[in-house]
Amino acid sequence: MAPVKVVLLDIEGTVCPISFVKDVLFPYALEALPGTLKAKWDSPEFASYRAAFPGEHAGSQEALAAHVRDLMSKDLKISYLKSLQGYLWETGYRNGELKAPLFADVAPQLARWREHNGAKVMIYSSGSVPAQKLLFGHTNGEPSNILPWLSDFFDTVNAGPKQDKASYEKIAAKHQEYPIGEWLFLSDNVKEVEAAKQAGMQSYIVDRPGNAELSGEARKEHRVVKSFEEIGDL
Ligand SMILES: CSCCC(=O)C(=O)COP(=O)(O)O
Ligand SMILES: [Mg+2]
Repeated sequence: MAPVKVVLLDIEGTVCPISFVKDVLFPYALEALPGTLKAKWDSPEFASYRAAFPGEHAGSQEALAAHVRDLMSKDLKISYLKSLQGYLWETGYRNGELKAPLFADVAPQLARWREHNGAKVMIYSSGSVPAQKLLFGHTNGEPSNILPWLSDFFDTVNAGPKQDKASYEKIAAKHQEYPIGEWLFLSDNVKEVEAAKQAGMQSYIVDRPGNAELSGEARKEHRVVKSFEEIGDL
């Protein structure tokens, strides 16, 4: 196995519980939605979010809100929805109502990988890059803002779908100083792990409390860790 020079991290189910996204972030976005649409509908600041929605859903505030509710009830990872969610969460993070509960091993291990092992840490999530930056800028740890520890951010807009091999190739190609075999991708999602491996990355499944049950086949096929501490030094 080649040494690991870049750790690429998924977010939901890997660095923080799925319940934070489903039970805290999503309800916050749905609550903020009608007021935000009313206040910002015609503002230049909101224009790009509205324009990104398909025309048939962007004609009125009611149509857009109904579409957002429908997509979120199905937890669809569509770029224009993820981008709007980030916009809706911004006030909550900035006023202290939202704080990302990172699993206890995450921040200490990221610090160790960076400072002791000289590795870069990067993020690849279905959540938009602005939403990722809000989350890592407002965690429940000390320091709360760990953005300075992160070297790059990828989402479905700048990299592509997380279950596509080509997305991992694209991410690695942006940092050609690190051969793809020296990347380690950590995710709760088996299909994402498989895509990363097909691209040539090393990749493990992260099995956190509250994640979907892993099949016996997935456990046989891939390394599964419950905590970043299990990975230890790179
Ligand atoms: C960083 S935004 C909050 C999480 C989110 O909306 C999401 O879709 C996370 O998906 P992931 O790819 O990190 O499992
Ligand atoms: Mg995930």
